[in-house]
Amino acid sequence: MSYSEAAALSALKDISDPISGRDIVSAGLLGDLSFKAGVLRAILLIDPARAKDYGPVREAMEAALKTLPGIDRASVLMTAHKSAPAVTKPRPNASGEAPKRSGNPHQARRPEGYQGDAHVKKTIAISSAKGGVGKSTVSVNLAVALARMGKSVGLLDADIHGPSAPIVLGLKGARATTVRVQDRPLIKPLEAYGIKAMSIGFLTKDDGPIIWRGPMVQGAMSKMLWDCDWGELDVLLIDMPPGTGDAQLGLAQDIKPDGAVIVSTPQDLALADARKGVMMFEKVDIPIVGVVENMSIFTCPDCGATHNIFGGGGAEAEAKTMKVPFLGAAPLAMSIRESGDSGVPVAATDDAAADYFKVMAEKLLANLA
Ligand SMILES: Nc1ncnc2c1ncn2[C@@H]1O[C@H](COP(=O)(O)OP(=O)(O)OP(=O)(O)O)[C@@H](O)[C@H]1O
Repeated sequence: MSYSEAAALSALKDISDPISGRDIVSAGLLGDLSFKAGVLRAILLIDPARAKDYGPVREAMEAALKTLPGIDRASVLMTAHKSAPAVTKPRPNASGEAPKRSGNPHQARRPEGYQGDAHVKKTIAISSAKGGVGKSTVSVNLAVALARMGKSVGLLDADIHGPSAPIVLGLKGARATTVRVQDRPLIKPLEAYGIKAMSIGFLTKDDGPIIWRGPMVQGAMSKMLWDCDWGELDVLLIDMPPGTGDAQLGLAQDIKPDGAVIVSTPQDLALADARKGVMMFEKVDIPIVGVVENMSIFTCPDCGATHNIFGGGGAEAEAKTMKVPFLGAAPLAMSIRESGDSGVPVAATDDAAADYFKVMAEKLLANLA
């Protein structure tokens, strides 16, 4: 007999939310329901501060689901629904150095059962207020530069709707596998250029656009972050989706990285948006550990003349005004575009542009120390 989603929803409607008293489906606690090869998986969206109250709910859900026809096994994962409320603003010191945090920020926030990032020392969100400014290019090249400096590095492509890691890392078409670690199934990140990488592009079957509801995006993110076999990492870079809207703010609150890097191009408009990015992270108490100016100076390959096509130096001045650290500028260069689009990050080559990312990586490490 085959699986029926209607039957699953009906069974779950008999279970009450201990906080609101409503059934868990109407209370909006059911994040996602997926069925594959006899295994029914559900996401239970909870307030992490009330995780203990929901242990029995999870058990009741698994018990109810596994009695349904066509189900061999039912597995329910709890994941954060409401993030901690926004707290005080971070306090950059007079020299613009970012405030420091210690330990793994997810220790207390990681939902029960998720452990994949337990050995990740630092998590850094790479963000941009506008799309197309080169955030993914900077993320992947920073990751490769850090790996070339001997660091163990992970790259999580958090752009669910437009993943780019498979392309820029030359892993188009590659699919992630699952491994068992201490009796739990974890997704195994792919490896390229000395870094571990995870992207929704490694988990979906085709390259079509991904149209997911908020809770499903949240479920996918939790899985890639907390249910992935990252192993021991010095740094996990998270390539955030572009923008400063509710979705990005919610993601930042859920992930709660140790710090954020803002990527901007030098135009006035882009810089005004970058300011919004800084403010968004400040709102949720995530320190800015660096601003990067991308597509900065252009050197003509024929005559050697230099041009500031989009302006130049604006991001550094802006960082100074906002009292946040500046990591450096990457030029507008054909080699950066060509290497990214062909799946060989420029930082992995001997191209002169690789040095710009090395300098940024060194400064980032110094800011995290
Ligand atoms: N410094 C650079 N010089 C030349 N081309 C660049 C540079 N940085 C990025 N590009 C090119 O610009 C395009 C957009 O870059 P990228 O995908 O990194 O931007 P993004 O900000 O991550 O975009 P999205 O908003 O879609 O996530 C790509 O073709 C990339 O190769």
